[in-house]
Order: sequence, then structure tokens, then C-alpha cells
Amino acid sequence: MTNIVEVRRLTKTFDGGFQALKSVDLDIKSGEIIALLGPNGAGKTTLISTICGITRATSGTVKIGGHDTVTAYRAARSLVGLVPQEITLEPFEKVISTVRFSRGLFGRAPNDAYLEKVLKSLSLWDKKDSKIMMLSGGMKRRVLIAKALAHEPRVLFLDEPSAGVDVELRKDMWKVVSQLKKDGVTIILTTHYIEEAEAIADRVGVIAKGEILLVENKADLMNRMGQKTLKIDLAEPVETIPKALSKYDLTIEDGGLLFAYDIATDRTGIAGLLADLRTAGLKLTDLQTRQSSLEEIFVSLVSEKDVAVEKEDAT
Ligand SMILES: Nc1ncnc2c1ncn2[C@@H]1O[C@H](COP(=O)(O)OP(=O)(O)OP(=O)(O)O)[C@@H](O)[C@H]1O
Repeated sequence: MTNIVEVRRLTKTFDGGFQALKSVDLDIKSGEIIALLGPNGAGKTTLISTICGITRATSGTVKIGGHDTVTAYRAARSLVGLVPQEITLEPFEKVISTVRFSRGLFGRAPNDAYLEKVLKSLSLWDKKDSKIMMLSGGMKRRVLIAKALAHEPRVLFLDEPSAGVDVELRKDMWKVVSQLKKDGVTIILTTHYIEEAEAIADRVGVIAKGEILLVENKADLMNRMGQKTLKIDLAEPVETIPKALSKYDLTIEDGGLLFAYDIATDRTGIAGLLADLRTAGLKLTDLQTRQSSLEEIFVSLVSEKDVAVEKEDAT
């Protein structure tokens, strides 16, 4: 698969001296949905505004569809649609004029049939003649998406699309995003909502303190880093770990035993544990497994980063 976006050693230092991006490398494949996850202040917005050419990089390069965003700004920018985090719309404009204007800005010939399709997909068609100020916050967000799609971009950036929207709109947005993917549009979204990444992304990138910690296929990431826990309910609850089982990494929960194992290994140790339980004279009444979510994986990655930075600061 070809890369539609190529980011190389991108850094951004703001005027006050704060370094928000530290030598970021990122390849985005044509047609994929990639979710960039990171805590507040991680640099997600700075990264996508720099990729889109709205914020000037301090060093490094970005190519979109092979066009450098500095030396071939117009060609690169015309391939990109950006849905910003903040609502930036003209309150007195009508919905339809807003999207027509945006299409014109990119030098695209008028195409009301296309704009009708976009507005319908976002359930905005019946609002096309309403002024922006008459719309609810959720509808304004839909208009932002329509505006970003008006010039038929090949790459769509969504900065925190779910911030402050209700569950219904979030689900609608996921539908629009999946349809766009089917139409061949590449999608990059930043989010705090891990469930969003879990639901729609093909790959997940984790960013913290201006650095990309990893970019990986979502399913592989969950398999590689995910832990499963086996809960063993016992006929006779225990308060301490029986000596015969001391070689296993066990904890006690509600009188039963919890056994954490790695999904990625072939030998989980479960069979041996169950055999040793029987030898120890413990009768099990039930077994349940649970898998760590992307959220737990993300929290552990980001906290590892915090520890690493503290160590660096201390030396
Ligand atoms: N114009 C600016 N001048 C100085 N520092 C800035 C500027 N814009 C952003 N920053 C800083 O850069 C860091 C990254 O900010 P950014 O908005 O990219 O984070 P984010 O990951 O998008 O956060 P959030 O999830 O809260 O939106 C923050 O520490 C922020 O304070």
C-alpha cells in the first residue's frame, strides 16, 4: 500500500521555547483509518495542524500525495480536508453557502449534486438553508465535516471529532467515516476516546509529550500488549495463596484466584495451574477470562513514558 502522507523528523518549537513535537516520523497509508491517541497536551493538534500546513514546522518535512507541504503547498493542501477541534464558522452564513464557498476556495468547479450527497450523508440536507447560528452544537460539528469534504479531499483529518458530541452523533460520524473509507478517503483522527479508536481505526498511533511512542495495527497491538486474566472461583474460598501454587503469579479476588497470562505466548501455564489446583485439593466451581482493553494498554504505555521522562529529568 502506498503512503499518502509521509512525515519525516518533524519538530515544532513554539515562540516561547516549548517543544511540542520532537522529531516525529509517521507514514500514513492510502485508504486507512488511523487514530492518534494521546493525553491532553501530547501534541496531537500541533501534529495535524503542522501536517496540514496551518502551523509552520520548525524542522522536518511533510509530503501529502508526494507534494511537499512547504514547497508545493497548494497541491498538498488541495488533497486535504481538516475538521478542526474548535467551531470556526460564519454565524450569519447559510449551511449551503458555507460548503459552496469552501469548495470554491480550493478552486473546484461548482458541483451541487456532490454537496447534496455530502449534506445528506451528514443528515444536514433539511438544514441547508438555515443560518449557522440557528444550529445546535452537534449540527455545527456536522457542518464542519461537510465543509472539510466540500472539495473532495483524499485525506481527511478529524481533530477530536467526538469532543462534546452526544452518542448518537458520534455513531453517525463513525458511519460517515466508514463510508468515506469505502470511497477511498484516508482518515486520520485524534481522540481521547479509546473506544472510538477501538471501534473504527485500522491502526493506532500513541503520542505523548511530543513523541510518537508507537504506530501499530490495532488488532496486533491488542494481541501483543494485551493481557488476559483467568478468574478461578473456588468451592471453598481462600484467604492466602496455597503454598503448592506459589510458583504461579496469582492474586486473590473474592476468595477466588486471579491468574494473569500473556495472550501472545503459546504456553500460558493454564493447564499446569489447573492440574496443580487439583493436586492442592482445591475444587473449582467456575472459570472466566477477561482481556485488557486498548484503554489499559494505552494507559500503561503513557505512564511508562512519564516514568522515562522523569528519569531523564533526574539525570
Ligand atoms: N501557540 C502555542 N504556543 C505555545 N505553546 C503551545 C501553542 N499551542 C500549543 N502549545 C503547547 O503545545 C503542547 C501540545 O498542544 P496540542 O494542542 O498539540 O496538544 P493535544 O495533544 O492536541 O492536546 P488536547 O488533547 O488537550 O487537545 C501543549 O503543551 C500546549 O500547551
